[in-house]
Amino acid sequence: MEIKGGLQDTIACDTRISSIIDETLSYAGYTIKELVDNEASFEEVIFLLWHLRLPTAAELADFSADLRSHMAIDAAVETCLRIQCRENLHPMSVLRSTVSLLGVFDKDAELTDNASTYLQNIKLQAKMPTIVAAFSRLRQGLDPIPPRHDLSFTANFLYMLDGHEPTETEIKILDMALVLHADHELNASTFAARVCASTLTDVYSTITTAIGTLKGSLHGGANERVFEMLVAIDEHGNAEEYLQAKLDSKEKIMGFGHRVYTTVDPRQQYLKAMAKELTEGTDKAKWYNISVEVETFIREKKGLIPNVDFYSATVYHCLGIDSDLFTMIFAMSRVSGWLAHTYEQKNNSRLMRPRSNYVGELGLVYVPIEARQDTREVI
Ligand SMILES: CC(=O)SCCNC(=O)CCNC(=O)[C@H](O)C(C)(C)COP(=O)(O)OP(=O)(O)OC[C@H]1O[C@@H](n2cnc3c(N)ncnc32)[C@H](O)[C@@H]1OP(=O)(O)O
Ligand SMILES: O=C([O-])CC(=O)C(=O)O
Repeated sequence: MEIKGGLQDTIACDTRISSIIDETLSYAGYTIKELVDNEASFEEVIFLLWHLRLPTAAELADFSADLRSHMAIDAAVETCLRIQCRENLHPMSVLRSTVSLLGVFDKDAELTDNASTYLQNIKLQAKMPTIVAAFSRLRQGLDPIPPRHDLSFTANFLYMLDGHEPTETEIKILDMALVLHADHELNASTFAARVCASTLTDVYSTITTAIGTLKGSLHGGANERVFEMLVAIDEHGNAEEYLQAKLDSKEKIMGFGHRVYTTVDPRQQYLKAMAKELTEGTDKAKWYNISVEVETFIREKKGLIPNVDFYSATVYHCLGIDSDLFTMIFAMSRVSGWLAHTYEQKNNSRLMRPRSNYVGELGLVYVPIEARQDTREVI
């Protein structure tokens, strides 16, 4: 039996949540072009992923109100965040542990009826931006800013970051970025969440698993590294030498390549346009210009395309977000998809349990411990 590395092209489940067909990404049947061009809000898209249909105006109003009413975090969660404000602990590790703690502080975390599941989902989705913003402030020695009931999910996040009411443009750009990151078929973190959900464990466990998976540099963690690369290149004109050295040493260029897309990542085009809009004529223009230089060189040299993590780095930077928080923003959006997949998996669940191809030795003879040779190398 031929096994493709990394489960490439393996179909592992049915889903109605999202699809990638001929490099077109759709959420529950709506292409992202349809959603973005019609300015579907992130809250509307969460509803779409969870209910597999668009909400009516009244449903959206109720759903938004539900989200806003659960955005605040307990003092105990804030205390835990304070403890985690230390060097050498990655923000994604903080998010992973804090989401796990939400399950500890939720007295109904183990309930699995539909009403309890909905409430757990709302709480998880709603509290993510508050956790990210509170952590960002606490580590600067500032007090967290509580969410406001009159601001949307996206506006609240930007407001909680620095206390300034965001502009319409900032809200629109971040909202669109969140829409574009909301779901993506069976990417690694969603797959991890579905494996976890297939054991019928609680939703806090599945989301904790997914966050740990998204953190990796080959997945969501690439966006942070993209910005590190832009900083290292520093000036337009420097990219070629920097990139060639990376390629010569067989290093991966972050934000390039994709397991499913070979000609275009449809989300990237929107993010590139946003990065251009935000930087043009400003002192941040160099980040966009360097990015274009990197894209051109890597396309020509390696035939690789930029993925969703590439231009999102410049977009988040322009919104005043620290680069080590970029993957948290991704998680703040993707949790909507993880929750949809967790629900879908649990409602049609067969334990996910594949087989492995054993490639080690067999038939070894047990040697009593006193007769075993010490094979450790003396250093
Ligand atoms: C939200 C997301 O998760 S999007 C992906 C974010 N991740 C990144 O941007 C990290 C950089 N990219 C990569 O590592 C890869 O392109 C992945 C992980 C996204 C997809 O990987 P795979 O489908 O497994 O492709 P794989 O890693 O096997 O690469 C195939 C070939 O292309 C090369 N390649 C792929 N991506 C890159 C890259 N970014 N830079 C340099 N070379 C690359 C590999 O070195 C390999 O070359 P080889 O056949 O000569 O050894
Ligand atoms: O689908 C993937 O493998 C990675 C990706 O682009 C995503 O999770 O958005």
